[in-house]
Amino acid sequence: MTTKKTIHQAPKKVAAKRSASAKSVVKKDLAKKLVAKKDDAGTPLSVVIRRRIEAQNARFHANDNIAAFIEPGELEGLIDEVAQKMQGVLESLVIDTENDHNTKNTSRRVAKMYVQEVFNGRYVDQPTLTKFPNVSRLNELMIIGPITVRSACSHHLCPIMGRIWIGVLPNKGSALIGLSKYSRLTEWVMCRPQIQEEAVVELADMLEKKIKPIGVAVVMDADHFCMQWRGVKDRDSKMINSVMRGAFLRDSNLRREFLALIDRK
Ligand SMILES: Nc1nc2c(ncn2[C@@H]2O[C@H](COP(=O)(O)OP(=O)(O)OP(=O)(O)O)[C@@H](O)[C@H]2O)c(=O)[nH]1
Repeated sequence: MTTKKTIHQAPKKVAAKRSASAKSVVKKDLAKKLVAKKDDAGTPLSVVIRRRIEAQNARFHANDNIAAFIEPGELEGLIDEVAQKMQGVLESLVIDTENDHNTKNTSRRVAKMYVQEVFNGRYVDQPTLTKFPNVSRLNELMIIGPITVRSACSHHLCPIMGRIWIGVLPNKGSALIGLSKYSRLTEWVMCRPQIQEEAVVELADMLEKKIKPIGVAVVMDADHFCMQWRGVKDRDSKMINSVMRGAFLRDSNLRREFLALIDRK
């Protein structure tokens, strides 16, 4: 009996001890957070977020997503900070934002545009991609596009406007994702300042990881406003990238079929 009791009670005791130690870890974490919050008082929110990123040795280039380091509700604070600094930029440009009715709220408009719209792919989590099993063992070429691309170059923060076509060759082990998810994923990757060459590679990497197809192809053509609106002012010049992976790289017939079927006109 005694032995039985001991046997039955031991795991409970261990579990209780574990739960107590887990609770103390949570408490310590909470205490650390509170201390961090106290220490952070008066520190710009961007610096607080940056410290969290640096503590994890993570990268925060213009084309990186940093959503994991942003706590709920902080994007509003980030907009306030950007708006304040944008106001400084307008003042340095010697624009009378007090009396010019058109630029009165420009700093906040621009801050919202950056954080909530055109660079939003840096600050929010990846869209959920519902995956379906390839029950019918589809092994035919799928083409999605043209998907509208709105991005910006990291050099001048000028718009990049273009289109993307995605080709996928699945096999029985591949996952299928809903058609809209190609557009959602593209938008999430593109809504960041970047260079076109890196953006298409990142998109191809993600599609490979999610779908595990035997081939993936991405073609993007885009206008760069940093070349049209300013700089060389070359209105008609575009950049076209083609990323071919797996079967698209090995099989020239498949590559030709994909390129022939996308209508780039
Ligand atoms: N490779 C690449 N270059 C880009 C992209 N978007 C913009 N650029 C170029 O980035 C370059 C930045 O060049 P810099 O010489 O540092 O800047 P700049 O003096 O303003 O250059 P100009 O545009 O020639 O007036 C420019 O040539 C842009 O055309 C892109 O997606 N990929």
